[in-house]
Amino acid sequence: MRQAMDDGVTEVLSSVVDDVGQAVERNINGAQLLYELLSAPWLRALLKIYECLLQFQRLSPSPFLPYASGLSHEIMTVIQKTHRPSPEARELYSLLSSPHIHALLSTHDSVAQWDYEPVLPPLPDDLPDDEEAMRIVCLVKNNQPLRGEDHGGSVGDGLGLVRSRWNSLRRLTLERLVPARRAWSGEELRVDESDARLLPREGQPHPFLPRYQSTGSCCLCPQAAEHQKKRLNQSAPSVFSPAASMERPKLNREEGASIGGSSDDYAYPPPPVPAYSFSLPNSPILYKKCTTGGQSRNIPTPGRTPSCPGTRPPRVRTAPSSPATQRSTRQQGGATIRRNEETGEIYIARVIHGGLADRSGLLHSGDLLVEVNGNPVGGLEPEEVIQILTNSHGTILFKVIPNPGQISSNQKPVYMKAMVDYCPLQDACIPCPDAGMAFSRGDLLEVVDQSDAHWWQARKLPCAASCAGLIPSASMLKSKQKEQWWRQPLQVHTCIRPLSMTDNEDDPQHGDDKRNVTALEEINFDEADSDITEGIYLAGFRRSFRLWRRTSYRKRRQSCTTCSPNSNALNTPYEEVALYQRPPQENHRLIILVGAPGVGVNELRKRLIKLNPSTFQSPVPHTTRPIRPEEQSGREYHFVTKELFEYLVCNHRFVEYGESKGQLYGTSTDAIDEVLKRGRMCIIDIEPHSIQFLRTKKLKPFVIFVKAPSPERLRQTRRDARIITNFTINRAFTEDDFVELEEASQLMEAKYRQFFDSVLVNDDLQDACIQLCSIIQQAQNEPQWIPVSWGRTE
Ligand SMILES: Nc1ncnc2c1ncn2[C@@H]1O[C@H](COP(=O)(O)OP(=O)(O)OP(=O)(O)O)[C@@H](O)[C@H]1O
Repeated sequence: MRQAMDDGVTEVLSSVVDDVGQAVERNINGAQLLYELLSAPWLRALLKIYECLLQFQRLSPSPFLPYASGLSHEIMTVIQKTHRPSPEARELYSLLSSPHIHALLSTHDSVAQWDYEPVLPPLPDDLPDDEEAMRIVCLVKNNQPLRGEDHGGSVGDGLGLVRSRWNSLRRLTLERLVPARRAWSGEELRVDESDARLLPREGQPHPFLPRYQSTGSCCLCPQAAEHQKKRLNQSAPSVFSPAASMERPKLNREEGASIGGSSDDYAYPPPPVPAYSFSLPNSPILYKKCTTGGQSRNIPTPGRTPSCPGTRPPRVRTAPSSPATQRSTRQQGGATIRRNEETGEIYIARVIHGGLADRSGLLHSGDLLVEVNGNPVGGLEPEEVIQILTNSHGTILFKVIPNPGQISSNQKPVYMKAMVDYCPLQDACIPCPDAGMAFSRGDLLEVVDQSDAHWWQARKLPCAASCAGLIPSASMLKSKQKEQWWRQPLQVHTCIRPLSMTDNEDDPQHGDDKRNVTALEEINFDEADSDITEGIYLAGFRRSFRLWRRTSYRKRRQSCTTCSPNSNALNTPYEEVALYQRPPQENHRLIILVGAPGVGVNELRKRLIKLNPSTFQSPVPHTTRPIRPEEQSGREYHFVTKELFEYLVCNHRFVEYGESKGQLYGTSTDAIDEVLKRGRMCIIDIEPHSIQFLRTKKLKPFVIFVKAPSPERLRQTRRDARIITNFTINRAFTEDDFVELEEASQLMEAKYRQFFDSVLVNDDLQDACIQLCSIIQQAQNEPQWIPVSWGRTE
């Protein structure tokens, strides 16, 4: 009956459509809609396909012959031997010789011959109940650095081959619903390096040989998985659990939650867990025990001094523990292990992204390590496990019980700019300093794994290394910074003084300089106060304009970012960035030049504008000084009253302002907007601490740091140059000026480099000018990294 229904399904549909058609004629409500639906051509087509499939199913097709590949080969040979094959024969030849047909016929033959090898042997009857499901992972050593799968596939690449074969084996497993894949402790396998296959040891035929012939395999039976899951839940320690024993200041609940991800009160920072890293498989093994019982114990790796910003040597150091550590590098590092102190079990703590273990796809965090090269590791100290790894040659064979709760981490990389320096060797909290990655302010980081709330994995860009390193998460780093800030000795912070003439007034040089000013120099200074090129007035070139800002850089180098635990830099240890290209219809990005006093910022800006005054322009500054006869308000300056100036200050309209000779000067944001609105590129030079104020979505500033050249070149190039020191002394550079300039340049770069988008060395003036032009062109027309918040549309 059902079959008859199935066969005549299109006929049934036709008669239903007829009936509904009659209902339509009788104007029955809804009949029209149903009629349209049932008479739709797609429905008819669908039912036709359904009928065909049913018919095909009943036919149960079987292969015509089981050796189609052989037949095809025979046909091809015959065609080849034919003297003048017909066009049809030639076409047939080209069809049969295509790799796809080869593969198809070969698969056809496998199915026809019921050739579903490898045949898995039956499971032994006497399996102990508590037998765990296991995975055997074999990583093959060779003398070349192992490469990613993209390059893989060849035997020489060992790891790629292992993984691809493992994948195919897994697929086979699913198709054939093999209930379990097991390995036993004590079983011995060796790896044939020539083709990366696992073979039984000589004289020890292994019952599971066919299964492992391809590679290590995934072993999981449902009961064992359940049992293992329970066990892991009971015993596996979390990497950072609340630890009341830590004698650290407690954070309030809100801060604690951000660190620990729970509403519990957290001891801060999270308790370190002993962790060890090993690199696989072709580098000597290395390890570091970083902490025990809350005490920091960094074991340095001699001969390997990771470049750490901050330059302070690690506080606690002990002697190297083994020669193996001396040879090690983390370049090819793969994973870290940790020991459950209660059960003595060894777990994979973390798989380093892009490392060999990660690329193999066979080891995951939370996997229980049972054996390494046939040696049971349960109960061993991590150092002993590492020693086994160190002593392994050729291949490393792991037996692991996979972590059932493992989440596949397919995270999209996030790009961040480091706003602080970090050195893992100086961090007592890092679970494994060897796996850590040092970075400096301004470095661009590709964060590839954020699954751990405390420790992320990242690579530095542009990077050659495929392997990621551990870095503290943003919340972790913030907490560290706060803790560090509170720990530092009390100091008087000069930054709380407002920027004003008082700086100049207390300057011991101030009085002397003033006394030394000659009438001639005063006149020169006034002349420099305006600049006209071919009838174009170039605002913002007055040297006095920079002079009011000029205070001894050394006096002001303590700025708020280091003086307050809540300052911006501390709040955002990482700034998420994205590539941005300015759409042609949008305003140009604001170009900011910064540099140590005397390095040539003003000179470069001046030359740039003179070169192309219709493209580049500086904002017209405001001043309270009286207007001179030849001047026009809005051209050289916006001449305003003191009251208006102060009103603008109160309304935060100035990027910078200051006082010189009793008159106020300042650059307003409105003046910047005015230039940009006219479609020009606005170039300003400011003190670096003012950059923050201008870092807005609207202006999207591009900051160029003008750097002093090498000491020799500085002295050579500035031989004939004149410097204006406080209060208009226009004279040749002295040795002291050079030294101060170099120091100031270095300090400025060290302190503010996280804000610099580009660095320009002002060596030869003409070259520097050309370079500046090209940097600006790139900034405006090519993709650049900017904070993601600047790119968001509201
Ligand atoms: N690359 C260079 N080669 C030779 N001389 C240079 C170079 N760059 C700048 N100078 C000269 O050095 C002197 C100081 O330059 P400039 O006034 O531009 O410095 P600045 O960084 O703007 O400092 P300030 O704020 O004191 O004006 C000027 O006489 C300038 O012509």
